Amino acid sequence: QQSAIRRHGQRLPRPPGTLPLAGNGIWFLQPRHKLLDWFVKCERMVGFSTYEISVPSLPPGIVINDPQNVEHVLKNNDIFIKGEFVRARSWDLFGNGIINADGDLWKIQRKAGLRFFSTPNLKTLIDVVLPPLVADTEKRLDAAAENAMVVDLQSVFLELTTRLMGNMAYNMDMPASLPFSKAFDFASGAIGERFQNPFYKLKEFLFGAPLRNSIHEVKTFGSCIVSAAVQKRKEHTDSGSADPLPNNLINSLLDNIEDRSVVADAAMNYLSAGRDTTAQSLTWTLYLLMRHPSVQYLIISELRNTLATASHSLHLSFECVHSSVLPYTSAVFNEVLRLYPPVPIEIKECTTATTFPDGTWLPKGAVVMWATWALGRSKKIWGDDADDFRPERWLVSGEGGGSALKSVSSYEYPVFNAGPRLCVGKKMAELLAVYVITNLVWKYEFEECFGKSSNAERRPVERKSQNSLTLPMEGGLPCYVRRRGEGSVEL
Ligand code: HEM
Repeated sequence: QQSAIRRHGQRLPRPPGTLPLAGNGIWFLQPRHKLLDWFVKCERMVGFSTYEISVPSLPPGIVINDPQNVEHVLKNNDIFIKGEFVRARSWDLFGNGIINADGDLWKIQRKAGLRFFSTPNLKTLIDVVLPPLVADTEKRLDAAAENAMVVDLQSVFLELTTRLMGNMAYNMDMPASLPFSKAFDFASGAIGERFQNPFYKLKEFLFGAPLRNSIHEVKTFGSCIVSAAVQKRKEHTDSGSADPLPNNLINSLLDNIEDRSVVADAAMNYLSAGRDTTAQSLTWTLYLLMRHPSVQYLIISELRNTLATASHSLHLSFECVHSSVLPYTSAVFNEVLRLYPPVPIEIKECTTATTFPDGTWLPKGAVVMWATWALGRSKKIWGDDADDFRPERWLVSGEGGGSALKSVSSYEYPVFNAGPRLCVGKKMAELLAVYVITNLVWKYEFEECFGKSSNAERRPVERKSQNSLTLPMEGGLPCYVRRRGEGSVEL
């Protein structure tokens, strides 16, 4: 198999263990968490050097680790597009939605989204929409605490973010118990597998009915969101009453896009991009906090020092949840995302032959990949303690002697992407995370109980992610919970 990919006229290195015909395909057939570890191993062997991979399920391609190369890709989104390779695999789930789209179709959905993520809307989110939802979350935790019952924090967070998106973006009550939610989780796992398994078509031909049913469920729900929004707009017009949330996402999409099927795809894409990533990042945060009780104390002491409060209740306003006010808690969230990025692998296709800053030449149609997971664990970027959870690495001295959040290049830390396709929900995710983390850590103590068959067996099990397009925790995050100061969980 002759590859045209070159650097200064020479072939690129290949990862150790590359086989003559199967190339690196064996790694892609493994569960995804093993593939992620493989990317880390390769990065530790080659550093920032670009290497070529060959996988029967992929067009010719390279893996980049050098932030300069990541910048080149993310800044040139006319050359590096989602392309047919991505679309062919995720078309039936994401359709024409923003996650799959390029060119004008992408631009118009992005514009509609940006209007939705305005500062006044984010303020409404934190000051009006979120507090009653977090209060409901607390009721669920209180009930679990009172009855000494195990509660799965991953499902608690998924409920919170699904209802939040439903409320804020679509003006709908949207519990995570709706069938679309389970259907989406299933479809996300199966579509993720299409990027790894060259035999996925055969597998789906034989056993694809559950996937087809799940996709149908998700699509039907997307159409329902649009019909409900159209109906509500008509009611407001007919009665002359004002829409309580005129700038919600679905209105913005309906104002900008004529084709209702594209609006439905866009709505489902925004919903999946927003609710899963945030719920998963909160799950990994609580997991790491349970393993690092001293970090919980530092969050609490930041709250005490900043808000000068000792009261049991905590009322954080929009103005308080910014990194300039609570840098340590923001650092905790950044550090969690460094180690557990909800979008752990990225793939782009080149529309034309191109040369990278390091001299790598790629022919048209080749793919370029990077594992945000591996960049987050790169010792070259983060130092020898890259594997350690250490929020302090994000802090510098601020004005007046306090701490401030360090700014890091988004090409070294592309957890939210960067450039023209930077995640539109980044600010929302960050504010929401600080609000939820502070509220839960202030009020509760958690003790994980995953994999413990008895109280005597207290060895913590390292948690893995499940196969998916994003990063759900396999098996959820079951734990015991107690009101802080009222029970015997020891920190
Ligand atoms: C911790 C939370 C989040 C993380 C880590 C994250 C990460 C990302 C990443 C890496 C991408 C680029 C993916 C790609 O290449 O297609 C992306 C895109 C996107 N994200 Fe997020 N995201 C988060 C939360 C959110 C939220 C809360 C929303 C909306 C409510 C959102 C909406 C989107 C949208 C619409 C895109 C597509 C942007 C475009 O292609 O122009 N994300 N996000």
